[in-house]
Amino acid sequence: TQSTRPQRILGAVQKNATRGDPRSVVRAIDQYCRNQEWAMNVGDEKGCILDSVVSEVNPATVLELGTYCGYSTVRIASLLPPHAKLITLEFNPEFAVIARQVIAWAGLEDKIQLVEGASGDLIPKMKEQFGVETFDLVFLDHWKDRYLPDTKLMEECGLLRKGSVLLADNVICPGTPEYLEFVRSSPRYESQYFKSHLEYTKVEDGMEKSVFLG
Ligand SMILES: Cc1ncnc2c1ncn2[C@@H]1O[C@H](/C=C/CNC(=O)c2cc(-c3ccc(F)cc3)cc(O)c2O)[C@@H](O)[C@H]1O
Ligand SMILES: [Mg+2]
Repeated sequence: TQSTRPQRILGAVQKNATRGDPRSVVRAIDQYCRNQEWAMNVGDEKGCILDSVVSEVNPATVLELGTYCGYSTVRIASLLPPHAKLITLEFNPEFAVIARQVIAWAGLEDKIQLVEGASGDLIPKMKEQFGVETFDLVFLDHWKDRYLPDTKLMEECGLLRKGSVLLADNVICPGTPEYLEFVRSSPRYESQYFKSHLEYTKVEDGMEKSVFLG
């Protein structure tokens, strides 16, 4: 039977990356997706912007919306301080199965909690079910039309504090026009655009970093 793209990405990790070495997992996925078949990971170029924001924020609590195969999950978690926690939400069970194995190969199970379900359903349960107060950093990389509703939902649920940082992938390609308009015009956010390229291509894309002002 035919394998799926996520299964082939996992195969590339198991073949080319060293168990317990998160950066080798990141490198193996980037090499596979650049040389064999494209996939919607944030990738190596935008990944460097992600790394710099994670290092600057040095978050104790991170929320990722949209796990896919776990590339950015592993990339972020590899930079977190010892007791920091990353919660990642994924509603496709097939992708979740692959991501759990990628996370395990990287040896980051203790830092990462992958929760299966839709962000709109899970965000309201964050405090009671996962013991989260607020998130220091949120990485948005799921369905592009969910960025804005989920941001409003996080505000309503008191999951953002003064200084919480939202980092959004794909604000140009595929694009998130409503979200971009909101965070750039709202007095409650201080936004900054990081120009880059769509993963593994020369197409323009970028990430928007928005600090919640409370
Ligand atoms: C509400 C909800 N709750 C939970 N999980 C959710 C969820 N909504 C989606 N998910 C999950 O997250 C991932 C989906 C990511 C969507 N990302 C993109 O569509 C994407 C597309 C491109 C792209 C660019 C140019 C092209 F020509 C083609 C594709 C690049 C990207 O970087 C993308 O991120 C996927 O794993 C999905 O199951
Ligand atoms: Mg993306």
